[in-house]
Amino acid sequence: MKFSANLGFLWNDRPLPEAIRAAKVAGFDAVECHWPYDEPAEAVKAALDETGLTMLGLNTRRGDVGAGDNGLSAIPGRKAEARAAIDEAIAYATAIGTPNIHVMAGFADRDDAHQTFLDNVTYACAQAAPHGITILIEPLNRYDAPGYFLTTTDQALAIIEAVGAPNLKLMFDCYHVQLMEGDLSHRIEVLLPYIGHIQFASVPDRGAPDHGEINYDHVFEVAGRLGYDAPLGAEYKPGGNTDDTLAWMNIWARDSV
Ligand SMILES: O=C(O)C(=O)[C@H](O)CO
Ligand SMILES: [Mg+2]
Repeated sequence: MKFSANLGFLWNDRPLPEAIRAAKVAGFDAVECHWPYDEPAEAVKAALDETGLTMLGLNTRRGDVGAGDNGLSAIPGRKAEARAAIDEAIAYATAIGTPNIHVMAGFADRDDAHQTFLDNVTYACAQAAPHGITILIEPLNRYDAPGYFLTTTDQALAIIEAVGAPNLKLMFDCYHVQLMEGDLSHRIEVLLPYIGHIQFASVPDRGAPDHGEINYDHVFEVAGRLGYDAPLGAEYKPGGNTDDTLAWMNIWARDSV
């Protein structure tokens, strides 16, 4: 299996270029991040070029985090901000060669949130397509993000089908899907044509994937058997020194599954 280090959580105690270098030393095949915007794109690009790693994905800015925002694209009345965040993400991704952008929906429960999200995701797909960028949407679980607009893979699938853009895919985060739906093997198989990226962490503590209620031996074997060969995103909270949490990489070392 190939693995991508999510630098939103792994080595997030250091500047992004240093985290990229640490991921390379640890043996990751790729990296991904959450919100890289405080770091000049040139410095990130230089670290990626130096290590030969690709930054597989980044997120749109969340909005006013201090006021509780966790994304903007499903919030009625904030279209201009949402689209500015999408434009910013596309510009940053283009500058560093990132192929995927996760458009964050935000907290919204009004009736018009669905149409707002459809409109903004449609906009994102149209703007991203000329750059060869795929837009990802990700259901988040109700415990960590209560009130988040997008919570299930069925809801995401309906949105993907309604938008109908070839560059719109599902971010399948095993951690969130397990908490909301379970049935991971079946869900991966059924949703495979729609999946743009897979992430993982233990459940329920969102730690390294070597403990908890998900058997990743099995989940990774299912993904591999179905022909999924892109790097799987390690998006877990190390709860200390990241380098001390990487024993799992030896368990599922390259080509061992
Ligand atoms: O929370 C997650 O699982 C994510 O992947 C988002 O990118 C960060 O909120
Ligand atoms: Mg995730």
